[in-house]
Amino acid sequence: MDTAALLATAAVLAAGVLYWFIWVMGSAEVKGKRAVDLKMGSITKDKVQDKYKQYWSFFRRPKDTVESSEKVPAFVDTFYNLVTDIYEWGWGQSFHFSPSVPNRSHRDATRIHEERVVDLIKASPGHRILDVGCGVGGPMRAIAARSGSTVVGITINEYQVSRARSHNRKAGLDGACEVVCGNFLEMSFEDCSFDGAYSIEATCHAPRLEDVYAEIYRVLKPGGLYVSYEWVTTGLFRADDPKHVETIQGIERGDALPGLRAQDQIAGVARKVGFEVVVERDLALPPAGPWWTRLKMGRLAYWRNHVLVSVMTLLRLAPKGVVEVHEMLYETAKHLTNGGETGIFTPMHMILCRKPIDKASA
Ligand SMILES: C=C(CC[C@@H](C)[C@H]1CC[C@H]2C3=CC[C@H]4[C@H](C)[C@@H](O)CC[C@]4(C)[C@H]3CC[C@]12C)C(C)C
Ligand SMILES: C[S@@+](CC[C@H](N)C(=O)[O-])C[C@H]1O[C@@H](n2cnc3c(N)ncnc32)[C@H](O)[C@@H]1O
Repeated sequence: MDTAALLATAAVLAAGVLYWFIWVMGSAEVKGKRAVDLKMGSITKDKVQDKYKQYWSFFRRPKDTVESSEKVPAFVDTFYNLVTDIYEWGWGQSFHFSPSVPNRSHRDATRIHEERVVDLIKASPGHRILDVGCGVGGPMRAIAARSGSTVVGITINEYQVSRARSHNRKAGLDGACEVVCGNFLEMSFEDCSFDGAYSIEATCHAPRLEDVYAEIYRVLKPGGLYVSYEWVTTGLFRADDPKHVETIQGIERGDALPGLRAQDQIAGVARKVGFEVVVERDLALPPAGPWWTRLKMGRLAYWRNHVLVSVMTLLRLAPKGVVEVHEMLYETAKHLTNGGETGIFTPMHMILCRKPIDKASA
């Protein structure tokens, strides 16, 4: 074979390998997103790196100041512009954890965790249900399909609204699922306009839990049920153990959290805004299977993804800054796994609340 033929063969082979690496290996484990589709939300290509730096600068501010509390929704919005595509690409359309279920896929475990909400809040055909912090709508579609209710989701991030609407249309569920862009700390919905409500791993972004719980209480009809899966530190967390503190701060920094709350504070907040607490339970406790195994099993895939985002950036197919965001998520995955293994953190402290029926009007 002469040199030209050799070079041509090598070029074809290289192109084939690149195609396989990017389009075949690079597709999401849950179909839909590919490495070539990483857009970084509504941030223009040239601003991704700046926005990432801006995101980190939030953690240099002193905690618990009114000024930083007010800035939280905008900072959370920036975070979701940076991570939404990577989440969809590497995790799927449901942005939450689930207890692992023996002999069942991650997809099944995710659906089981979401459908539990239907039973808890007794969502039924004809009901109007609120999804507080809906992401790109994975849970909303599962819950609407399972219950026959109409689900209205709210998210602070405009890009997620467009993704969620597009997924709803593709799933043929746009008649049952509605998505609005807004702040769950001051929602535009009428008082007493929902039969039920839920939030899955979303209210942890609120600087003051009472603010979002009070809003949910306001828009629920009397007698309506609300369930939340909360991110909290457990009773095993020791504030004087530097390793514990490092893990919890790592989780806060990598997940846009203004500060994790303790498990035993949640029910008090719910009661303070007027709810009756029906039941609360950490869904991560045995017999539930560990929620963090999916993160651990993904290590090889993370390496592949790192190579992919680096290649994409080199080829200018992905904006500068994506590699840093991916690196941040990789670090976060280690802190989350550590939080799960040590038991100092749970992303699924479940609290079920009821808005009391006003005795005067009953
Ligand atoms: C509820 C929240 C988000 C929870 C999870 C959906 C996400 C938390 C950490 C994320 C990830 C970490 C590692 C990424 C990996 C390096 C990359 O290659 C592919 C995507 C990841 C697996 C990514 C996926 C989503 C998470 C598991 C918070 C924000 C309140
Ligand atoms: C980790 S995601 C979970 C999404 C969804 N519940 C799921 O499980 O797929 C958190 C969601 O909360 C939303 N969120 C955070 N703060 C918000 C706020 N102040 N107002 C509205 N949505 C908010 C984010 O935009 C995001 O959609």
